[in-house]
Amino acid sequence: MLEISGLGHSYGGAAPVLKGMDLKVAEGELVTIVGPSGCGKSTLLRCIAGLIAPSEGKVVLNGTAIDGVPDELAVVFQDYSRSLLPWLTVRDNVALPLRRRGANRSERREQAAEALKSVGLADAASKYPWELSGGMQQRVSIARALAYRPSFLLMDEPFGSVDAQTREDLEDLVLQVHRAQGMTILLVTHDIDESVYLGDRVVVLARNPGRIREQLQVTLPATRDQIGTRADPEFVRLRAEVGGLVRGVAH
Ligand SMILES: Nc1ncnc2c1ncn2[C@@H]1O[C@H](COP(=O)(O)OP(=O)(O)OP(=O)(O)O)[C@@H](O)[C@H]1O
Repeated sequence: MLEISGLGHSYGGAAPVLKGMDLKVAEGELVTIVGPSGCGKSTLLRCIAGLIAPSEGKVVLNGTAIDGVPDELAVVFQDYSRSLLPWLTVRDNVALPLRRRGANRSERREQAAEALKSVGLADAASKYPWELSGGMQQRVSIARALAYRPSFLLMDEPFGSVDAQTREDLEDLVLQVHRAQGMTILLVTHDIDESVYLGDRVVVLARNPGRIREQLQVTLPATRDQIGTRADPEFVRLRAEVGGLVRGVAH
């Protein structure tokens, strides 16, 4: 469980980027965060990932205040081309963080193979990242996070750099692994439809300073599909509501 309380941050004494933010994410929940450009989404994720120390407030993960990169956390970034190491095979990229878990060589290989299978890339294990399409590289990033078996997965605009069809496939992959493994996921997106399609709950941020504007429970059935769910009147209603909130229009 993640508990953020009174979180505020300003870079080098400038005007605050985040202010007075309180947020809880329950175990096994998939929460999406959406907001206008510059509202502090990436800053918030950096605070949760222990990459920066917030100027105010605290972030507690599973009962422990975060003051460095927590062991039980994995992050998937938007820029897959910079997050995979080009001189390592797909298998070795996926297995690399498992050293931190103290896994031996055969355990690392076995867990990497299993994670690659779960993202449909069992056959690509011996290839290098640059031999794969962008969507496949992002699958490798997701497999690397899954192999690590984090209790908490942070995703920062993970599908921002792939084409629309691949994006839908990857969204469904996240829902599938979330269901299968039950891990807690916090996913940041620019995309209003995506925030509703994926979320159990959508957190809408406002900017200047970055803060929580509204939180909406998504009452759609847990099993979603790209065509049926997007046509569901509840989806259409929520999308309009989130869209209005992101643009600062009251609904
Ligand atoms: N390292 C930094 N040093 C100084 N200011 C920063 C730094 N990182 C972000 N900022 C500022 O903080 C504000 C919020 O940035 P942040 O990247 O957290 O927002 P965001 O919501 O993720 O934006 P976007 O959606 O455009 O990616 C912006 O005004 C940005 O210029």
